[in-house]
Amino acid sequence: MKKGLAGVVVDYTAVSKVNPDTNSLLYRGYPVQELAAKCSFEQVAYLLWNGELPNEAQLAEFTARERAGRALDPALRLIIDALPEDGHPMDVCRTAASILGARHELTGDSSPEANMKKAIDLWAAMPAVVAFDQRRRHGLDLVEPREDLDYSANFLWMTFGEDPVDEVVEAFNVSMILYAEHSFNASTFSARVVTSTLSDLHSAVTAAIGALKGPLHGGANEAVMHTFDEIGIRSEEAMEEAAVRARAWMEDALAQKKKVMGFGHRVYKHGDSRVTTMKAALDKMIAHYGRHELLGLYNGLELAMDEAKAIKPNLDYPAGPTYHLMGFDTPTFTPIFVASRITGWTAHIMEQLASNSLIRPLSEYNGHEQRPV
Ligand SMILES: CC(=O)SCCNC(=O)CCNC(=O)[C@H](O)C(C)(C)COP(=O)(O)OP(=O)(O)OC[C@H]1O[C@@H](n2cnc3c(N)ncnc32)[C@H](O)[C@@H]1OP(=O)(O)O
Ligand SMILES: O=C([O-])CC(=O)C(=O)O
Repeated sequence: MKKGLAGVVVDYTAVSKVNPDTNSLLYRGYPVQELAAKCSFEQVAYLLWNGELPNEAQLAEFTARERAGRALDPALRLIIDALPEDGHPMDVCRTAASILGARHELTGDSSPEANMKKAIDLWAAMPAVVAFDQRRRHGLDLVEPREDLDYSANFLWMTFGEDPVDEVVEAFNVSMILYAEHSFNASTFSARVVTSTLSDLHSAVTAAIGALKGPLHGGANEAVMHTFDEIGIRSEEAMEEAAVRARAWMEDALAQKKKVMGFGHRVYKHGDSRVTTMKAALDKMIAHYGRHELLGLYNGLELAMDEAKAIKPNLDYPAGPTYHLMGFDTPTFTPIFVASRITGWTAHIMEQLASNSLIRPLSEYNGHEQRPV
């Protein structure tokens, strides 16, 4: 038996390759670091779905389709408005994916063409959901999308209602690319399990959102910020002092055998391939906003964890404080991950359908022996 399916290979995939030995991650053969440095999130989404990067004409057509699908569906808006403001934004995302599926013009059609359209439409629609939900929790109105902005810039625009600064857009774009895809992680695998029953794309994505919400998976980026808050963010504090307090917090947490979110990984045991790139984006945001005390907290926790257990940070660790600096509220962090990972999930859904076999493992029974009623 392999508890948690650790180390078990269950199928082929051509979407991405995670190699913990070389600490590399390839999307359709391209190193993710190179994609993050040279591409827009739109180019990467196209790559994940089509297997190749787009040429100029393909990219123009693709971005036009995405931009045409950005507005918040009025019927969905009414439903979001009816959800409690103190509920979790991941519940809003999950509900939105389900409603958008039920209302999609091609609902009931799971042909490759219909699924590609559904994937693009869902990806295009999600920033409006996430941005509107953050705004309504702060008593603010919906901001309409702008067709002159790319996906990342428009996401920031719809959240904050201000012209986004190029440096911030760049860091956000990097995070979207890094979060887009990671082989058979728990949420992607959930999507594939649902798809393997020949259920529909939106049902599979809804299940994936449920899996991503947990703190052992995508919910960790939110949990990282809770750790920072628990240690205490003091904006005027010197970096070194913040680091000392963070180290003490970590030593105490580990002495109590706590799991600290944002560290460790099921596949990478010597560090997550994406962290260096995301940390560079965080460093830029720390310099941009002049918040070096956050770097102190970041370094203090990382060093103390490394010394005590040699466990390295995962992508959620630098992503959490990056989103905090940009002005997202903490429960919005995992919904941002959703908007990005829709690309990877749906690429896997289409791949699963193209070569399907029902996913149904076995279990070892350890309950009562047979007994009479
Ligand atoms: C985008 C993503 O989804 S990345 C993952 C995000 N998740 C997190 O950050 C949650 C925190 N991390 C964890 O819980 C784990 O590292 C997981 C679930 C991600 C992977 O865990 P697994 O491969 O199952 O390893 P497992 O949980 O068995 O840990 C192995 C050992 O390392 C320890 N360990 C692993 N991660 C951590 C952590 N974050 N904090 C403290 N100890 C840890 C475990 O306590 C265990 O120690 P033990 O052998 O003394 O009992
Ligand atoms: O691969 C995993 O198990 C989790 C992860 O890092 C991701 O989904 O990005």
